[in-house]
Amino acid sequence: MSGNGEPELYYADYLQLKRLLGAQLPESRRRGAEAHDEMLFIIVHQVYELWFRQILHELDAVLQIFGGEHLDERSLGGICAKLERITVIQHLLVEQIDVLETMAPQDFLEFRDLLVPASGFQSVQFRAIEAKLGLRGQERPGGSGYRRFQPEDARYLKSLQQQPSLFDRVDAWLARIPFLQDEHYDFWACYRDTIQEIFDSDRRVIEQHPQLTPDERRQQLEQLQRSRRQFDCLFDPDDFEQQRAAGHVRLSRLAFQAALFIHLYRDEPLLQQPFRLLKLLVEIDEQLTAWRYRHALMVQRMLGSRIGTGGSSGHEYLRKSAERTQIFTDLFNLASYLLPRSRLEPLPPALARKLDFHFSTLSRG
Ligand code: HEM
Ligand SMILES: N[C@@H](CC(=O)c1ccccc1NC=O)C(=O)O
Repeated sequence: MSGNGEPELYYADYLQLKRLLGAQLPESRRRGAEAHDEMLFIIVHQVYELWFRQILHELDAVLQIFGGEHLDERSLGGICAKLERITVIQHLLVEQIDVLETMAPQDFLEFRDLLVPASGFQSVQFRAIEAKLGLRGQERPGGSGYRRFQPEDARYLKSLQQQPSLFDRVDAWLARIPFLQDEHYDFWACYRDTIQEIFDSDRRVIEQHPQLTPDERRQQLEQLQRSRRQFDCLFDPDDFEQQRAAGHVRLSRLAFQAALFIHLYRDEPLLQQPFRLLKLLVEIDEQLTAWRYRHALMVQRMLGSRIGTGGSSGHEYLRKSAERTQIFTDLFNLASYLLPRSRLEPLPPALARKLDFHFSTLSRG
């Protein structure tokens, strides 16, 4: 007994080890001829599901903070800490594929047929992570495919589609960010002027370059014109909405502008944390894609061109899915719109002061 009359906590009880370690039940054993590697197969999957659980725990906390009334710098720090934890777990998830690849394809065949029609397709937690991040289902080749789930799971996953995702929350937060415009400053107008100057000077370089043949010059000018049109779409609200409707951009225009502002002026103290947040979202998305490609390669190695137990074409389906399931594509693509620091218009002093940390300007007296 402990001092307060409660029974002493015991390691195995605290961690529910009886239940946890009693939960590896190879299908091949049940059918009378145990395949040695099925234990590894089960444990690797269970470990994945445990880490998925932790990722969802972090994502739910982040979504809850984002859903609150007010998002100050302090909560932004908490959000970043949780997202960073997710990225560290994701690195493990990618690495963990190595463990499963110690199973020879032939040894997998010992028990594979017993698994039909079950498949990773049916991982509810994996789909929940995707949905909470902002994947809407139709991106996956062949559609969202909820028909493979038991009715209760399908209902749960469909209900997630109705709730605001991290993508939606970040879009709304970015669109609300102040600083981009006041009576003395218009970020968008400044940015546009700088871009025009850069295009004009690039055009002069091409026109006057002594080593270009007329053909090369024409090709380069055409290329420049194409990039210019890409930028024009950013400046024209109707054009931007058209791009959005066609699915080429997902962020709202205001959010896109704010994300660009944060990237360009990320050295300003108050923008450092928002920059970190955007970087972490890209990292999470990149790690998810890295996992999908690694999983697809493992599948090719294990199955060659066989179809999956879940009924898909196997590794081909998975590669296509890896190409189509990026969520924060607009944040990746921001790189096309960045400027070198040397070309960046300095912020007006009043705005720079607003974006400064105050403790650095306060003396202890
Ligand atoms: C020998 C190892 C594995 C093989 C051969 C394999 C094979 C496959 C195949 C063929 C699919 C496509 C669906 C189907 O037709 O069955 C699939 C989907 C999936 N697998 Fe695996 N898998 C393996 C291990 C894992 C592991 C360890 C996980 C971790 C949880 C996992 C998670 C998933 C997920 C989440 C999907 C759905 C992906 C999507 O629809 O985008 N798989 N797997
Ligand atoms: N889909 C795999 C089988 C498989 O890997 C699997 C089967 C049941 C539960 C989880 C699985 N893992 C990932 O898809 C196959 O076609 O061989």
